[in-house]
Amino acid sequence: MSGRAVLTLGSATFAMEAWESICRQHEVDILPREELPDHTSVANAIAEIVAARAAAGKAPYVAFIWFFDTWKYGPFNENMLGPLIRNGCRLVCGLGAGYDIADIAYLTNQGTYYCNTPTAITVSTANGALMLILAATRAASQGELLTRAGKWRGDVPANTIPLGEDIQGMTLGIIGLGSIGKALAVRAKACGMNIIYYNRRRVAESEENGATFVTFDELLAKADVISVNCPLTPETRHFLGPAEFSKMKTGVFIVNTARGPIIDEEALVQALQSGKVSRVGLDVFEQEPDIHPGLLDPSMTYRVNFQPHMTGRTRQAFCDAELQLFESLEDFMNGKRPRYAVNTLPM
Ligand SMILES: O=CC(=O)O
Repeated sequence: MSGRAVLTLGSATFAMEAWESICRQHEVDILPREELPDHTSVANAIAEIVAARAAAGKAPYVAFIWFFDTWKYGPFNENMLGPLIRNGCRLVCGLGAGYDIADIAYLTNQGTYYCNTPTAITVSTANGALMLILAATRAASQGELLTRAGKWRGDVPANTIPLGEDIQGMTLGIIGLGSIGKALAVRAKACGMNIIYYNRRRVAESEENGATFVTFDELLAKADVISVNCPLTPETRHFLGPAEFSKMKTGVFIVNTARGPIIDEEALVQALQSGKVSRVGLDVFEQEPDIHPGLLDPSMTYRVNFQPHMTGRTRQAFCDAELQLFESLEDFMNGKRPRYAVNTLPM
């Protein structure tokens, strides 16, 4: 035992060997996720366990790790983490590639690292994005609904339902060529798409995977399919709004597997209603778990393809994510900068 204590919200489910090793090496206390349904209950549980530990004269927790189900618990901010941080917790690790759910500025000011699991969900999310590109272009939701209604192809006149489109030869515009965008480019290329991308900075040619760097306006004007793959930041909130939709091709397909607020959902609904946007594939929504009523309207049934923020969730991805959490913890416990820290601490 290292004699250093770690608090976790939930526990590992997939990388069990590594988890058991962590539990043998350090003192690990687990807050039971099943009994803690939301932010407030977790905040209260943290405050109680930290106070109880201090009252018992035990050394404070140096690290906090949370597993799974981010939207229920966020934000991971001072309100929730304050008692831990004030008592010397210097590492917070959260499962997931995106870290908009954590107050990074607060943690940095307090001298605490925040670590994500940056590449664990790359393959699953890129595959999920391709799945939604195919679902949107092929109007996949109608197949499911017609099958359930017992309507076979002969029962549905061809001109009453949208016909699918083949993506071969279409131009895919990827917004954000990070690891997921790059993995998507490889997959879309294999399907015969031409790939253009917009990123804050052009990425090294060797990493473009056949995608061509263009300006944002050029991407909007040229893409037949737009896939959102950038992080949510103050700059990317409502990155696609009324002005951007007006610059797109009529009949464009939109796919979002990144974060809901990057698209102004009201503007998206209007663009669907006007026919500017043909169909969408959405894994993320602006106000999760709520969905804009315009997207749920029966008139949109065949034009929307939904996933409940789960394209990143595969068994392999979760196993890798847990391993990445443990790698950061191990670095930290060995006095090194955690390898997946997203922030740099002031000296
Ligand atoms: O949305 C999922 C993630 O950020 O990992």
